[in-house]
Amino acid sequence: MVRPSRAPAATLCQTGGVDPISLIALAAILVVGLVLLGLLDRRPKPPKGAYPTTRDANDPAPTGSTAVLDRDEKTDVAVVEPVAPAAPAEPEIVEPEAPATPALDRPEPAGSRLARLRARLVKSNNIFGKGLLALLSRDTIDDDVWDEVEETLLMADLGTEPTMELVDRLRERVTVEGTRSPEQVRTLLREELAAMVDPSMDRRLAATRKDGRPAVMMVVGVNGVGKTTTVGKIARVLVAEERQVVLGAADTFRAAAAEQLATWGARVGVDTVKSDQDGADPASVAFEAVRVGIEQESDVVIIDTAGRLQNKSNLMDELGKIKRVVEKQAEVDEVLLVLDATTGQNGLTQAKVFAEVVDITGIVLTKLDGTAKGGIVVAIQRQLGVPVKLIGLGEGADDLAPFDAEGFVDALLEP
Ligand SMILES: Nc1nc2c(ncn2[C@@H]2O[C@H](COP(=O)(O)OP(=O)(O)OP(=O)(O)O)[C@@H](O)[C@H]2O)c(=O)[nH]1
Repeated sequence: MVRPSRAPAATLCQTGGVDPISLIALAAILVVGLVLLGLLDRRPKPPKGAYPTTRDANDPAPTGSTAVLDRDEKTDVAVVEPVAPAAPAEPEIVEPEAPATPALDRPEPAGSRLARLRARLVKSNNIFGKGLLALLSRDTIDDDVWDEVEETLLMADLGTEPTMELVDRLRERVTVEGTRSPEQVRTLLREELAAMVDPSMDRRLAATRKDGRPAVMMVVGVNGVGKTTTVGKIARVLVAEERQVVLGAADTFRAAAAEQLATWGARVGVDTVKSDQDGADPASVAFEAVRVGIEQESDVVIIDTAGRLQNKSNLMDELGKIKRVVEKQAEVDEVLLVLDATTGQNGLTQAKVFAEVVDITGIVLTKLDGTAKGGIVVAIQRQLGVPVKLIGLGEGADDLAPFDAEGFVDALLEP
């Protein structure tokens, strides 16, 4: 009898189906794989619209500024990201727009200033010049006329000694030269006055780098003569000459002075070193200003100082101290004494005391637009033996002119 052949189960499995053990193993691998995939999928996703991991200069700028990437993920990115970053055209962060930088002033070159300001000099001093011309144009010049000439010169603050000298010179020439036309009188006066003002004096400002460091300029004087204003105006003169300037606000006594100076500087792109502390040590502000000037390789550092009465010895000593402290780093090349021309002979007393404390190298005569006392130029130069280098002829930013002896005398004698 033939029994139907029945393949054992194992044989069936091997030949026609899958081994159950393999099936279980396969299922287990699948499960483990799926679990792993699921775990991997839980890694934090990059924020939408974030940069690719690498980017070079040729890549289009991504949406948003680098500030996005710089931020910690914990920061409120939502605030800075667009709601729907579809196309990366718009910046994601709009930085608060910096206020537009105000255009810098273009100060007037120094050379053209006296010509422009001449009218003010003529206007304020015409009594002086015209008075002299009228007197010397008289047919007869007797002793009375000479007395009047003398008086006119004294009124103009020329000073006693220079007045006597000038009258003697004029008398001599009038006697020798005889009859005079108005033109001759003018020429005579021009020559003699110019000689008194001394065109040979060196009136250049020390504003050039020397021995690899900036020139250092200090500005001194009594209260209210126009020091801070003058420092600001000098900065403009130098900027017009394309020099690099640093200002030092060593007037720490008057609260608003440092701000006032910084405003002058900012208008022409010049840095001002100042202290935030009222009453700070002026010597250390000055020292710091010079340090900054050296570091910035600037051409000149100009230091404004507080107004001080010449009879306050402690304040005058302070001035000496500022200079000494500054000189630990760099020599002070220029000490400008600012004098208010309207105070006339009073300025002479001030000048004397200041000169004893610091070596004055030049005079700035301010407010010459408001006085007929132009003769003070001669008096002050004689007194100190230092030249008037600049004259102030108004409150405008460029109303400060280099002093020029001949131009000055011409303006006094303008018809
Ligand atoms: N008319 C005229 N006014 C001037 C001139 N120079 C300066 N001033 C004015 O004088 C006043 C005093 O000027 P400041 O620069 O503040 O004087 P300061 O010497 O620094 O004053 P203190 O710091 O208090 O000692 C201001 O109103 C200036 O505008 C000038 O040449 N002509």
